[in-house]
Amino acid sequence: MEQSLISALERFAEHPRILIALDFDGCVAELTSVASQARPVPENARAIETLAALDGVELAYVSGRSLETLRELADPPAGVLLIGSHGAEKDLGEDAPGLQLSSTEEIARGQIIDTLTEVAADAEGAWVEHKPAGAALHVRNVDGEEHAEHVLEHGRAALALVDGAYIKNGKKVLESVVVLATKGEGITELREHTTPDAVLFAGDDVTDEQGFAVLSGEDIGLKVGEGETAATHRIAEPKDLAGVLRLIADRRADHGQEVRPHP
Ligand SMILES: O=P(O)(O)OC[C@H]1O[C@H](O[C@H]2O[C@H](CO)[C@@H](O)[C@H](O)[C@H]2O)[C@H](O)[C@@H](O)[C@@H]1O
Repeated sequence: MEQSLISALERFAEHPRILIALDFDGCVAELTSVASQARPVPENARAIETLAALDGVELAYVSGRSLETLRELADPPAGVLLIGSHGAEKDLGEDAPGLQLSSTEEIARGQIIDTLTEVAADAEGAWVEHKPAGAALHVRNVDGEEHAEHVLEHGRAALALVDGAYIKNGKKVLESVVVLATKGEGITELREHTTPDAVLFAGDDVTDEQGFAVLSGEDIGLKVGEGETAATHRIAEPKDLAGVLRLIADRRADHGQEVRPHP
């Protein structure tokens, strides 16, 4: 780990109240060709369990996954806050209505699913994930980079004809949603809800950049992997996240932060 990251984490860990917000795919979990098989890297899961039991630490997942899928795949410890569907769904531990689409949005969602399903039918290996606010066209299993990119282009062109369909680009995926929300809005809401002294957000993908964009001051943005980023720091791959999380936990233990029992 780079010294500049170690120093930033040491300062971060000393704040009385911190919020650690984590993207799921490509950050806590390795990317896989079968999306339903993604699971936290075991060392990450253990570090998350440890942090979730510490006083003054709020943990959150901020993911493009639906809340339902996120709960199933990430299996977060009790008390971890959840932002799903890139900010359109939330579970902040309070009774709140789930995502409600208007009838116009329901119609647009149906059109998105039909449109992307037609595109996928023409491309071997492509498949469509149905999501609460839209759908995602996956091309990770399409042979050839160029062919996969062509399928995504086809999807973008077809979606241009659907009223109320917003586009989000990701890794080997094209998502279309009827509710325009961002991870930045999700992190801002988490910040208002938990009132931390500083926030760490880690993520690997294009949509995570909107999360990095709302960080400032003592916050830490942590990009996982390669690519342009507005994040202040970087680690190479998901398994490196465990070291980051453990460093924060160890540092807080050194400073005598109390550990509270699991609820
Ligand atoms: O915000 P995230 O938690 O990173 O979720 C983003 C999307 O992740 C999933 O797709 C990505 O991961 C899959 C499993 O590793 C991979 O097969 C796919 O190519 C990636 O794009 C998920 O399926 C999407 O719904 C999420 O929006």
